Amino acid sequence: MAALKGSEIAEHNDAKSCWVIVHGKAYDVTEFLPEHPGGQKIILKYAGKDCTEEFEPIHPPDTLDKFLDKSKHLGPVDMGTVEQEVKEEDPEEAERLERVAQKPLLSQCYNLHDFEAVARRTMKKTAWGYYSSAADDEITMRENHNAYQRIWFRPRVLVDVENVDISTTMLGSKSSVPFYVTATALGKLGDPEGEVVLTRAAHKHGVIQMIPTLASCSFDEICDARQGEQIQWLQLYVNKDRKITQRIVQYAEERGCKALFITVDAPQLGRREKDMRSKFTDPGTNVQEGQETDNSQGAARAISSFIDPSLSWKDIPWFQSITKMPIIIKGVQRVEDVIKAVEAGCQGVVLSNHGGRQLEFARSGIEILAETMPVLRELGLQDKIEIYIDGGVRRATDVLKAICLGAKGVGIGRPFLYAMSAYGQPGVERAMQLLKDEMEMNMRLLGCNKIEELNSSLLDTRALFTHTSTPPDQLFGSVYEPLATPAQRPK
Ligand SMILES: Cc1cc2c(cc1C)[n+](S(=O)(=O)[O-])c1c(=O)[nH]c(=O)nc-1n2C[C@H](O)[C@H](O)[C@H](O)COP(=O)(O)O
Repeated sequence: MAALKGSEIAEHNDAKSCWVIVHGKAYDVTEFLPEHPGGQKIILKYAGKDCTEEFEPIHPPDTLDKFLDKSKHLGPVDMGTVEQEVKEEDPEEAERLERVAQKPLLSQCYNLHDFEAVARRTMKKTAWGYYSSAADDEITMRENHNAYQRIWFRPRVLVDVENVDISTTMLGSKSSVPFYVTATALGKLGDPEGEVVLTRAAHKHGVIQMIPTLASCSFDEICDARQGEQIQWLQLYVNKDRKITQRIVQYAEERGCKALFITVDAPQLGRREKDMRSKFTDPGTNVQEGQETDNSQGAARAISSFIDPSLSWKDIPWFQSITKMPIIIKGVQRVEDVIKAVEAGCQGVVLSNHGGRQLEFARSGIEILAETMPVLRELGLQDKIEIYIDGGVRRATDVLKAICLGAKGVGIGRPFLYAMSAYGQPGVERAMQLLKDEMEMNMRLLGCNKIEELNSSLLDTRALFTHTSTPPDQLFGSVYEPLATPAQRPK
């Protein structure tokens, strides 16, 4: 088949006939337009043109093969005949590339915060907006980290701590550390290779990886990047179409995933204004409901309209009927639901508020953990379920506090994304190594040799439940005009 010319593609540039180019091939997406979860307008913006750059970070490479009928695959394009968009000089992009060129050496990153600082200065605005944003005033996101600072240690001394072992097991799998790479979507916003960068670094450090439903890489790419006995879990957003969900779950089990984490705190994705501001997509029509929704809600809204808000506890038996993988409920935020998860026969929960990206003023994972464990012990249920937490973990002391309070393991999201975005795979490996070094040192200073020795007697949590200071309400503080002096007060 002779290659199509750019001029032929360019003639199909509206809703009546819409052809696009992706990776040097042409596709007729006219009939697909109303089904696109991200709305029609973002596709029409590229009608008749090459949309590879926009397509890449959001869609796994097998998307078109999976979701566009073969008859709409028009074949190769002679890219020499395609009029390339003349990118006018973008001063902002030039400045960003300057900052990339001047970024600190990787060896000058000493903790997870350093990666965030570099990522903030060097990432594209859209990518930073998506990774860093949280819901509303981002107070829960800051509380996630602040809550750890209301917990103090009661270390033991004169304990022989020459040999320290920070390894553990999670859901029956060995792990070199009691933390894992949690599910975070759209890895290619941070690195052109996307989630497989996290896979390779996780393998190097014996860290378990949770594969996100909304990965930029295809599921197979991430599984194929797994090496040796490396452990991967699947994070699932449940699709309104249960046949699609069943196919995803059973294929994940076939590909060797060792656990299924069902995300339940996002019946609708939160309102993340930094992400919205970066205008990830043009306003479009939300085809799922057939109504006009403002798709300039950023990446989050553009990629999540398939999620089923009707999901409920009554669906758990169905999941147990379609898979043998342990089932963990991710996004539990009160002890009553932990007990429901035990009663439903789930193997675990993640106490999490989605990194503050969902319900603003949800409590931190660590505070929910401190509420949960005493109740489970009172009911004799503490060994019936594995408790994980995530959110705001930036130091090994955070991990140790969680384990002392009864968590089996801790999920870490943004820090590994920032390390990847700033320094690629070497960045993620250094972030993991820094955490391991901190773990070992702090175990020694706590007077413990092994993870099993960590317990709540090593902590003073009296302040944890008293929210004496809410994290600063930055937006309000920066826009509200406090009447500074009596003279300025209205008479
Ligand atoms: C930072 C981040 C988090 C996301 C995330 C994407 C990003 C960029 N996405 S999201 O697009 O839907 O919001 C997911 C996701 O795909 N599925 C999920 O279960 N949690 C998602 N989470 C939440 C994540 O699994 C952890 O709960 C959260 O990141 C933990 O907080 P830290 O980032 O502070 O470690």
